Amino acid sequence: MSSKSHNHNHRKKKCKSKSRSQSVVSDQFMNDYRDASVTNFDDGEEIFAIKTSKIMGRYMVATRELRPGNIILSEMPIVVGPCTGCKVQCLACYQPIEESGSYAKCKGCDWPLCSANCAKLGTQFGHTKAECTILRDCKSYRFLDYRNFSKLKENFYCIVPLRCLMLKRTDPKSYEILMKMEHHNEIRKQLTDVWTTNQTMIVNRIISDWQMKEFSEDDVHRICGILEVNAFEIGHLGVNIRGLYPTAFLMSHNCIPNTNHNDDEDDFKLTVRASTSISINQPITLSYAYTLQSTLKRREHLLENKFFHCMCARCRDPTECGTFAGALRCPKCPDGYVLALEPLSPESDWKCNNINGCPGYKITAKSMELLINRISREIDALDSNDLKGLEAILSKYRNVLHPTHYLFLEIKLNLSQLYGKINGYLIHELDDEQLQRKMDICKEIIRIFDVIEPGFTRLRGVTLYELHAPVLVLTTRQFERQLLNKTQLRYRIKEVIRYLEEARIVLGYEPRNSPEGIMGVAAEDALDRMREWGKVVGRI
Ligand SMILES: C[S@@+](CC[C@H](N)C(=O)[O-])C[C@H]1O[C@@H](n2cnc3c(N)ncnc32)[C@H](O)[C@@H]1O
Repeated sequence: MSSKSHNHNHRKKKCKSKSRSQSVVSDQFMNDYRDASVTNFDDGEEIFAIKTSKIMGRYMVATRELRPGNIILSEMPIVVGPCTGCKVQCLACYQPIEESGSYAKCKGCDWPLCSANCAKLGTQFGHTKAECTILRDCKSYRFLDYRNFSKLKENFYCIVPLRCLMLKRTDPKSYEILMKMEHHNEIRKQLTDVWTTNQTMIVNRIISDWQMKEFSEDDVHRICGILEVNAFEIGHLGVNIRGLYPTAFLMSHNCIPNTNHNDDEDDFKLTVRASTSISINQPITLSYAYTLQSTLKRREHLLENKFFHCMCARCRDPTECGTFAGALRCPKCPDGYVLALEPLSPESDWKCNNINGCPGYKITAKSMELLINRISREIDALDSNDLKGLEAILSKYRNVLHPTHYLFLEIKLNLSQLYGKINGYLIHELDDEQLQRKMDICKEIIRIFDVIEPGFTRLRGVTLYELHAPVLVLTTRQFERQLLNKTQLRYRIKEVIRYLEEARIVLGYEPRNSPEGIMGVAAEDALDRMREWGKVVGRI
């Protein structure tokens, strides 16, 4: 499940003067926020209920009107730990460990630790005493080859499955919840690669190598399926781990989600908030797939990892709700875009949508795949900090991909943060054209986020923060050059304040030490300064 990865729209404010830049926030936001903050649900009444459908199994629906920002649930994990395929890491705090770096070995079980005094040693969601005893008693140290880190890391595949199995004895109630989770093993069994990898890396290691005979092969495979289908990606500051939660897993998937969630950096408590308004009986959803991808890619991910065919409104619409996130520009006419004829079919042909103005253009699914893969490889080969290289790709494919194609969105999201941040492009080093570029990119992507990740979301918060900076610097410069009168200046200050207010609130939901949380604090500071400036200007 993606945690980082989740309906109101922030309507555009109409511009009163041409010299004013178009705003991407509106009064709607503050109205929603005020509503959310007065409804803090401490009346003991239910916020959601669990329903069942033939297609989705259990899913969550709202039992009261929810506003953006409302907390839907907040809960501790059942289990946390390393992801499959992770690097060698501290078994207690999960910080990655380098072969050439310093590390320690646990005195009890010999497993790697960041240091002998890791603060998470002995804690519930770190390396517990019970786990240490089990790992020691089964002589797991025999398989820990510290001379070969690529072999050493394979041992970590078994840690979370083992922690789940241990619950049978240590916390039967949680074990019961866990065993009721969907595992899709009837499908997974047919996927020879996945099944065989799990058999060799996890099942055989736990049952044969570690001699834990009280567990059956079925139990272990079932836990593997449960983890794959239900675990959340969590962790902060270089720590990428996974966690199972007792209730949050019940949220169904939607490619346009209506919640946002984050996990606490100390205890991994997960908090789920409404990101949009949610009406009574409406499903409470998150996106299990990365939202900045095309329908084909999202559906492929959902089928391969969550074992269902997504049929949501975004997937069914060839334009992806007007975002054109998978569309090409038509090479045969100036105004057409090439869209899937049957968006739910990976075999579908793609055709220009300009019915009257185009002589006709069509390509097969295979050609489309080859083209997208070729461009993706070119993008992947670039350094993500290579601002010029990223701009060059945008320029090279500007007549091939729609401006908000997902490959471009990813680049533009990157550029929105690079302009103003990297050497040679620090915010005060940018010329007016570059500032304008940063502004335009931010506004373009925010308009797409409003559709695919609407409401109070990290992406929106981060991009609004990025947006405030060029508007502010341009305003200051234009004011110094006497290109703005007092009314225009006030308007611009108000605009910056609105970006910062929203960014502060949305990013304020994030853990304080996360990059987004730190940005939230910076937004708060900037907001204070802007308000001061606003007061001074008001007095001029
Ligand atoms: C994390 S579980 C959600 C809880 C699960 N429905 C249950 O009853 O335990 C994910 C599974 O729910 C089902 N599911 C979730 N969202 C769905 C959707 N939009 N369409 C179809 N199935 C969905 C799929 O079977 C998926 O593998």
